[in-house]
Amino acid sequence: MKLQDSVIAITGGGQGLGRAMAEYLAARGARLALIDLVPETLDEAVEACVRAGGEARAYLCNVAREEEVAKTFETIAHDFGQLNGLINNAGILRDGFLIKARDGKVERRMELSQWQAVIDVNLTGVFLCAREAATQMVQTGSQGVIINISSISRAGNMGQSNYSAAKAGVAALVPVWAKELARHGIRCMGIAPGFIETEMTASMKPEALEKMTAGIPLRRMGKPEEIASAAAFIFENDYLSGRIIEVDGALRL
Ligand SMILES: NC(=O)C1=CN([C@@H]2O[C@H](COP(=O)(O)OP(=O)(O)OC[C@H]3O[C@@H](n4cnc5c(N)ncnc54)[C@H](O)[C@@H]3O)[C@@H](O)[C@H]2O)C=CC1
Ligand SMILES: CC(C)c1ccc(C(=O)O)c(O)c1O
Repeated sequence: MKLQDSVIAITGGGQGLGRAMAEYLAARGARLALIDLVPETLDEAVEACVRAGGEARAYLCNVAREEEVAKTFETIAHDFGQLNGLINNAGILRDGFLIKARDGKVERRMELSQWQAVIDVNLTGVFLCAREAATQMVQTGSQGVIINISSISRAGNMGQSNYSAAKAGVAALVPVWAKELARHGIRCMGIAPGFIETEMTASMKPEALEKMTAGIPLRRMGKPEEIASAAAFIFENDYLSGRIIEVDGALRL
């Protein structure tokens, strides 16, 4: 698929990796539909895409809400007349241990609400957006690509029952959708990032950063553009489907 003039929706497009992917793809001629909860960052991301030389529109939507997602993808298809890509990127963290106990006494447990919040956004949100995007791709006669952003945590990371389960789930959906949607000209791929530089890591103390990077074989965190270039590679290579690309500096949790 050529990026030039392709219409690509990115969830969580207002900041972080979503915005980095949006700017990278905009600079290569893609037309972006940016989906997020936060109007301010969404508008800034749209402006950044336009500065990068592309076209972009903002869509306020909670990916965990079925009706909002359906409406958003209908509007995107109406506004652009086609849909060629979805990057399922929106995600949240609500870390905590399953239980914390000392001297035989359970002091803390992961709350059901803590579990459910992450499953709702990181797993159900991915399902809802993929279903609505695939519907619009078929109905507008568009060839398309769906990319699920998983994580190195899908292998099972301590303190992340909710997040690891969701990220393993979205990785498992990649071959399912690749097989089911191939007949409609839709490919599906995943990207599993390791630790990536973000605003959050930029504000960390140097000692904490050093400790974090010491365990990474390449001895540094990834850059958002390195995730964006993996996404561009997926869009442009028409024989890629059903697989996860790991962009993690060789780290295994
Ligand atoms: N930053 C990292 O090191 C890594 C990130 N990831 C994954 O990459 C993705 C992006 O991560 P970051 O850019 O670091 O996160 P971030 O927190 O900087 O950005 C996430 C964006 O998603 C939006 N969002 C959250 N809930 C939403 C909802 N219900 N509906 C619509 N938008 C929503 C937020 O408003 C925000 O703009 C996530 O799926 C994350 O799990 C995976 C591995 C490593
Ligand atoms: C534990 C993994 C590498 C990780 C780290 C940080 C974030 C984040 O800030 O969003 C993630 O989403 C992760 O998957």
